[in-house]
Amino acid sequence: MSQIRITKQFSFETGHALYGYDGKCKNVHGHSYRLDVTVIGIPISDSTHVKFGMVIDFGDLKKIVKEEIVDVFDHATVFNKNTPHIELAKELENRGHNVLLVDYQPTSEMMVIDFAVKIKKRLPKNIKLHSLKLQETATSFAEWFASDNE
Ligand SMILES: Nc1nc2c(c(=O)[nH]1)N=C([C@H](O)[C@H](O)COP(=O)(O)OP(=O)(O)OP(=O)(O)O)CN2
Ligand SMILES: [Zn+2]
Repeated sequence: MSQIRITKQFSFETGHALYGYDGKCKNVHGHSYRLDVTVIGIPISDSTHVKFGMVIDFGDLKKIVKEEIVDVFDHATVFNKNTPHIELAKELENRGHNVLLVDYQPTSEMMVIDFAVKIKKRLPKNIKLHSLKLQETATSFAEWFASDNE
């Protein structure tokens, strides 16, 4: 049976600021992120199986990505906790804002690495994460490929 890639698309609104960056993105601002999650596997060949013909039910993939990424990042503001932005983050948190502290600079590159780790942990053994594409603006995106990271 053939190996097949399937992709599910997600979107979420997230704020961030790049501490120490030499451009306008050092300011707190936000993006309508779009995330494409591609997994690879062999479609289930057992005709009595409820998921017959599927690599993974799109609904099951959606649940994993929603719980790990979308529900966590949507309408949150992400700060690198290893920078002085921690003070701003604490102030916002104390005022009831949804703040997410990460241990990396929240660029699209670093976010997509974080997402790959989180999604891989949740996938069934027979399904491999093939790639992720994180679109930050209409013209800017970062991609993670399993084949680049083996
Ligand atoms: N390699 C990276 N460069 C930049 C990142 C990033 O995550 N990785 N992020 C930013 C800013 O957060 C923001 O995304 C601005 O990006 P940019 O594409 O420069 O946005 P513009 O609106 O200026 O893009 P145009 O479509 O060209 O107007 C900065 N760099
Ligand atoms: Zn940005």
